[in-house]
Amino acid sequence: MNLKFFKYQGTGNDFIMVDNRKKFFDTANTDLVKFLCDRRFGVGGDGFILLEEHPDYDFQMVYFNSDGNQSSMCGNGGRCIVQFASDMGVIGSETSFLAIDGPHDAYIKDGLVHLKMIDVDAVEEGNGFYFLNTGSPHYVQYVQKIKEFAVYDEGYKVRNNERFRKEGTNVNFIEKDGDRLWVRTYERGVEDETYSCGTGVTASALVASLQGMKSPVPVTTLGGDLSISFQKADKGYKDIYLIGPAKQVFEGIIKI
Ligand SMILES: N[C@@H](CCC[C@H](N)C(=O)O)C(=O)O
Repeated sequence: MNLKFFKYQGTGNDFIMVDNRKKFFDTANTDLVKFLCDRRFGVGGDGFILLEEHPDYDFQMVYFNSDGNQSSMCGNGGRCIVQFASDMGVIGSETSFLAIDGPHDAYIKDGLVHLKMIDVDAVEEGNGFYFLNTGSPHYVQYVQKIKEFAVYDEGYKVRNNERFRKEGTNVNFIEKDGDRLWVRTYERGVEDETYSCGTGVTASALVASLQGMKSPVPVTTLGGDLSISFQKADKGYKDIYLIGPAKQVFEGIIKI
């Protein structure tokens, strides 16, 4: 069978996108998703995303990590599917769609996708780290000399330690750089550092706000710049937006 796909990237976090409104794709086929995400034998991507119909929303996002498994929310993938839906004419420049963590509002303005994230009620403060859920679980730790930091080695250790081994976590290392925040992320389900992680950047900006960074927090990742705006709520944070570019890279057909 020939599978028509589109490839998108959001600050270098890259995704294979498939229009599954006709429900032809077998979501239980882990091996197929893993093959498609393989950078040598398949198309290549940090994740795989299906756009599906939903009776109450403009569309539904179904997200898989590159290991082939469905996972929790992907912020950059969310921005990319909004751009994909707009490119396909499914939506205009505004939308409300459903993802695994619930409904998301989003809009495209001046070439940037603004994606509303779930409210964050709590930020756990551990011994030298923070832990919070922005749609996906995120460990956040301040480091020095982030550009030279061993993100894979240190991220692997945290992700596989006794606390996180079973459920897994994404692991973010952050450093303040003037007015900006640098963020590098080891991603669960990719099991490697990616160029950017939207839910991770969001978690990192909220942690940085605890040390006084004000909304909107400008963030730099290996794959480019993002911005996170938010408001403090009685408990935690609300009106959180992840803002940045999302681009179609190419479209193609792969034999499966
Ligand atoms: N790249 C993502 C995060 C995707 C989910 C993550 N790998 C997990 O399993 O938690 C993002 O942009 O948020």
